[in-house]
Amino acid sequence: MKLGRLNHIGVATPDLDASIAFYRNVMGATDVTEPFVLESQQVRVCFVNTPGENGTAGTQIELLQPTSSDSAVGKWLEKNPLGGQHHICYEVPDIHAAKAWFEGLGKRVLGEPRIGAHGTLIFFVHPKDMGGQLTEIMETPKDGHH
Ligand SMILES: CC[C@@H](C(=O)O)C(=O)SCCNC(=O)CCNC(=O)[C@H](O)C(C)(C)COP(=O)(O)OP(=O)(O)OC[C@H]1O[C@@H](n2cnc3c(N)ncnc32)[C@H](O)[C@@H]1OP(=O)(O)O
Ligand SMILES: [Co+2]
Repeated sequence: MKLGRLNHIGVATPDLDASIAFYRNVMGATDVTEPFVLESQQVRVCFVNTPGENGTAGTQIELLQPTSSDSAVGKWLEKNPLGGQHHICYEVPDIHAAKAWFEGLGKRVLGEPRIGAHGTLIFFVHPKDMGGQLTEIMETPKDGHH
């Protein structure tokens, strides 16, 4: 497998609206998407688009608020009440080949690939098998749109 584009950094928050205000007022973000709920992951999510070089799309901060305390992000916030960096997401051209790659290395792929917030298939690899870093793998959008 070859290292792909860093698509987003997942940042968990107990209060999505407060985090949006933070990125706008403290970090000077000007390009923040409308929040939406992704039921399959029990999160309310939006993206802070960071500037890229010469017109290319920069990477994104993916802001995540749990819709239930009994969820991956809800559980994580119990241990990290202020929120913060939760996962990192890289793009791959072929999600199934990538899944086989990690499984071949004996790393725990969490569940079957499912549609993520960008409308393409994603999966996660267990943080304990990844140097402590919860790692999301996402199939690159076909239209190249990030
Ligand atoms: C917006 C949609 C989508 C996208 O398109 O981008 C998303 O990003 S959704 C993001 C939220 N969904 C997920 O994170 C799904 C994958 N995560 C999981 O399946 C679970 O969170 C987990 C990784 C399996 C952990 O769940 P669980 O084992 O039930 O929780 P524990 O608290 O017992 O954790 C065990 C162990 O792992 C450590 N841990 C948990 N989460 C993280 C994390 N984000 N980063 C690093 N380490 C993490 C936790 O601290 C425990 O370690 P010890 O305390 O040392 O035992
Ligand atoms: Co993500």
